[in-house]
Amino acid sequence: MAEPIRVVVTGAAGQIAYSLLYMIARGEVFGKDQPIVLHLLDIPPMVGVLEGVVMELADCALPLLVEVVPTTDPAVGFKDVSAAFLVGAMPRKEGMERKDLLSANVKIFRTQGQALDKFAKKDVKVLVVGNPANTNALVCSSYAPSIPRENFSAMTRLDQNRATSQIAAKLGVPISAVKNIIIWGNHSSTQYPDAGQAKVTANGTVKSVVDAINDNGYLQGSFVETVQKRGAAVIAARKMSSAMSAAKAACDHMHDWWNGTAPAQFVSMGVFSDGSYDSPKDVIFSFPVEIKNKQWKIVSGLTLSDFAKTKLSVTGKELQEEKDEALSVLDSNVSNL
Ligand SMILES: NC(=O)C1=CN([C@@H]2O[C@H](COP(=O)(O)OP(=O)(O)OC[C@H]3O[C@@H](n4cnc5c(N)ncnc54)[C@H](O)[C@@H]3O)[C@@H](O)[C@H]2O)C=CC1
Ligand SMILES: O=C([O-])CC(=O)C(=O)O
Repeated sequence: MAEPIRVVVTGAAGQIAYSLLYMIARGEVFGKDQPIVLHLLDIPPMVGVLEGVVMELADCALPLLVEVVPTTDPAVGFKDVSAAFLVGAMPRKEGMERKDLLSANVKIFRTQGQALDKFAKKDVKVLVVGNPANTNALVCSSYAPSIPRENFSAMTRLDQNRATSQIAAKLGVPISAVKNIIIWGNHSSTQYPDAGQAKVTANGTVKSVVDAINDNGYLQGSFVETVQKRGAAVIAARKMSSAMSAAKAACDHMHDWWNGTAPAQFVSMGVFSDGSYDSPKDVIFSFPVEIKNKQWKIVSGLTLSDFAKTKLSVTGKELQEEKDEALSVLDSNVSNL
């Protein structure tokens, strides 16, 4: 058996964490041979709930879970962690956009960036789930200058999973038959879910999704809108935001970062933009990435339609605006934000 690794989940008493902790502790992210010490970080009013979560994790009797460290102290929560799932933040309610959470949540990510900088391993992989996820990841990285900025990412995997599921249902094929759907830009209602590069395998033949669906009206219309607004649809139905599917997506994201992507396949992650595809530089923008040896690389050379280019420009503009707003909420003397 390998040496245990330390993994922190923030917002550990919340609803996403309730599904996520179990999946991590079962070995679904880091592997079935990787023992884990789980750090559970939440805030003081949630200590009682956290105790209940600790009891349930013990009662799951999971062989890979060697220790659980519940805490409200970021110094303890982030100490020596190799992976961080930053979930803890306020969720939106019906009628809100995710960016409405910016002023409440952005300060959490400043504190956690500082704590990661001081206490985490320098090669820690950080996944920001708490909304607005892209801008929170940007803020978090800016306050952790000793950790490479490539180690910070924001979750758009839930959008990718939603989009893949929509296309598979439309074509009447299993989810596993659809690959390479892309989410571009912000995890918000301006994101661009793009089936333009996607492939489907049916009856042993690989085809482009565009040809298989043969309905541009759908691919540029209700497909895009359904995925953009899926989070709001879940809130309208459940009166709470997505949790089970968000936890599954967080596992998928970290799993692929840790283990790599299959040849000729890519996944979408919010990562630091280098200006690829005319996106604004130095915001956290969701791109298609390939991953090897725990390093992601933006897939280059894809041909985008004029429709796609317009969509990328809209979501990029929103990310630039969110960055400016974050700056006005935080100390404006952060040099690298
Ligand atoms: N990127 C994505 O695809 C998705 C993001 N989200 C976002 O994830 C976040 C969490 O959602 P839920 O688990 O449903 O919310 P929740 O309200 O059930 O749980 C949030 C937890 O975070 C804790 N928390 C608050 N401030 C904290 C801090 N400074 N340090 C540690 N913990 C803290 C709270 O006490 C609470 O236990 C929300 O911002 C939500 O909008 C949700 C679904 C998908
Ligand atoms: O919509 C929300 O507020 C929660 C979320 O990010 C999602 O479900 O994609």
